Amino acid sequence: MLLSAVIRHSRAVSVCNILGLGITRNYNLKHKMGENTADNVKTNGFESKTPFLIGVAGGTASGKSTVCQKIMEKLGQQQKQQTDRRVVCISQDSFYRSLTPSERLRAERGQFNFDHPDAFDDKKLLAVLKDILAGKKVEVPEYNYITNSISDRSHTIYPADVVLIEGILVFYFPETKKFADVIIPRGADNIVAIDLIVHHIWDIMYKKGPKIVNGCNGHAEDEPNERRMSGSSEDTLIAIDLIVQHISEYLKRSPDAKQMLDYAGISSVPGSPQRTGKSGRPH
Ligand SMILES: Nc1ncnc2c1ncn2[C@@H]1O[C@H](COP(=O)(O)OP(=O)(O)O)[C@@H](O)[C@H]1O
Ligand SMILES: O=c1ccn([C@@H]2O[C@H](COP(=O)(O)O)[C@@H](O)[C@H]2O)c(=O)[nH]1
Repeated sequence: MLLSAVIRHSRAVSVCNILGLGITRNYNLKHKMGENTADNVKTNGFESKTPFLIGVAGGTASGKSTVCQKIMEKLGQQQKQQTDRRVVCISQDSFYRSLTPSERLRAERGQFNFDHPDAFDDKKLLAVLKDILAGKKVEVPEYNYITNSISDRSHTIYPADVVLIEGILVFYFPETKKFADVIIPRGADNIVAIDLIVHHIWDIMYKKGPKIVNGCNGHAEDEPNERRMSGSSEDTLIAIDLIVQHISEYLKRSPDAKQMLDYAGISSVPGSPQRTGKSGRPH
């Protein structure tokens, strides 16, 4: 299937809500980052290491935060102190940049495009992601939607085994895109985001080879390895379960994992999880 066809296809499915999910592990993240790993500080009870990074992308109100929140809940992370969390979630929204006075005036008139990559401080986002992948404690900025500026406060994110990052353009920036492990588009209104996600699906499906692919309504007609995709709430739940299973499998290999899995009510993880799939913000 040609890329243009994929993009056309994505536009078609965008009307119907899509759920797409692809998981690939970036085994050599450290290598990719071109830097040494962490200081191995014991910050939250276990040695810091390169976390499993999961990008969750989709249009505004497509359910990104909800999916992350559910994953956090299912893994029993919501109730934990920040310092004890082994799965953490950050939002790309935290990396909106402070607007200049003239941009603010435009924003007040509804003439500023917050869905454009220029609205973000991509350098800061990349720096924070690099530190996270190096197993360091990081400070995530707090963005003020009223003043359209970064506030004085920030949120500390401690080294964790798994980091979820959700946002409309998580996969836009090439430097951040290559660290993405999962995409969960559902929702329709942001064509740019949808297209980026489809590019990402394309990469996973045809270049890297997927471990899990499950996506939009309809199917890749020209592709012999047809993969059906659907976008119902039920499928969202299936996707959440699969991600939880995948994370659980990953955590099971870490020390102290059993305690957390017991807490989350996940005592065993069946076979390979490699199949199917702003309310309260989790971050
Ligand atoms: N699968 C779903 N089915 C129906 N409504 C949903 C679903 N997922 C999320 N929502 C609702 O849609 C709204 C937007 O979800 P949210 O997770 O905040 O989206 P995002 O983080 O992508 O902006 C919320 O009111 C949320 O409760
Ligand atoms: O100052 C701002 C910054 C962003 N926005 C809008 O917020 C959404 C992001 O929402 P998600 O729920 O995280 O997808 C984005 O579409 C921006 O347009 C804003 O209104 N004001």
